Amino acid sequence: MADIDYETKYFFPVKPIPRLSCRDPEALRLISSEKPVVLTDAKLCDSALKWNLDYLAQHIGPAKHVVFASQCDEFKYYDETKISQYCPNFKRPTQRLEITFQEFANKLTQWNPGQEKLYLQQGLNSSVGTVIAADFVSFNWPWLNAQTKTQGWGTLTSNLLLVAMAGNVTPVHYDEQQNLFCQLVGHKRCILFSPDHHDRLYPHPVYHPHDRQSQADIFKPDFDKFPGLRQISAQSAVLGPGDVLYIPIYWWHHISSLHNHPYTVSINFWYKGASTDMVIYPLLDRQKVAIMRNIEKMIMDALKKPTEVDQFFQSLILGRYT
Ligand SMILES: CCC[C@@H](CC(=O)O)C(=O)C(=O)O
Ligand SMILES: [Zn+2]
Repeated sequence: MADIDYETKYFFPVKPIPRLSCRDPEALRLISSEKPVVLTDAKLCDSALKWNLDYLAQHIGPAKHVVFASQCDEFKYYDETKISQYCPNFKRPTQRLEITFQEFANKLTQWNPGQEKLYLQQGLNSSVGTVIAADFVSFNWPWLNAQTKTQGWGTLTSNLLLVAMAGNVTPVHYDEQQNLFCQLVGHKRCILFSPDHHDRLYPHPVYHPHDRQSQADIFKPDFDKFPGLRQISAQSAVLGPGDVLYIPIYWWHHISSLHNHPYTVSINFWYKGASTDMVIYPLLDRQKVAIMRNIEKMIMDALKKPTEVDQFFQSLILGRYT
């Protein structure tokens, strides 16, 4: 299909993420060097290509599912556990609901413009019905297990089932896990930025509920507040059914559901990164981000006050490390 993505105007340079066969040595080289690639023929979740709204409502079972509601198209993640300690006045950008899949499907089919947008984001667990479980068992685990073993990744921590309404946006953020992202129904536009964008995408502080999320909006850039935005550059791809995008650990990503279908269905595979990282100099950009996170956590444990951090670091480096 025509890559819808290039009809979008960006203020920053964008290159296409390579689309390769999972048997192409170049694809494996990109994964080994922790660079994004779209695998077009992994057949990772072919048994789930039929997971449309009716099928899921019919077979996923009566358990409650996590659904976020938003007054706009954005669904910016926040860590509930970080609100009480340092940000008691934090305004949640979305409301977290727990409803059955059928209730969710009914809301989607009866949705009218002006009503709140919804995004189902549920970790697949043993509550799914036997039909869904059978589809899950039929995933291409032999290929997946061989791949993750070759790459030395850690355990599979979760599979998130994602059912988004057309237009839903997950704003720019990074995760601390390797991610094989499978598109099942509809199309998603994915914009990725390498981990060395830490000082150009301005993540919220680690103690903040929006830890790992960018403070900036790449579609409404505030260059005065975030001048580093002028130096960002991205790779992007539009994913369709059957595509598998490798989102490397610590890579920033912005993901949105396109309007060529009323909703999208995706499933991700989050893996812990390789356990023993050989410390080879120069450090990898993601290693520097991990070190920065640890320093932030230590400083906040010591100072307890976010307002003292800036002065602390100024005193530490100004005039001494130039
Ligand atoms: C809860 C976020 C899911 C996903 C983004 C999206 O598909 O909207 C993502 O960021 C990831 O898989 O890491
Ligand atoms: Zn993510």
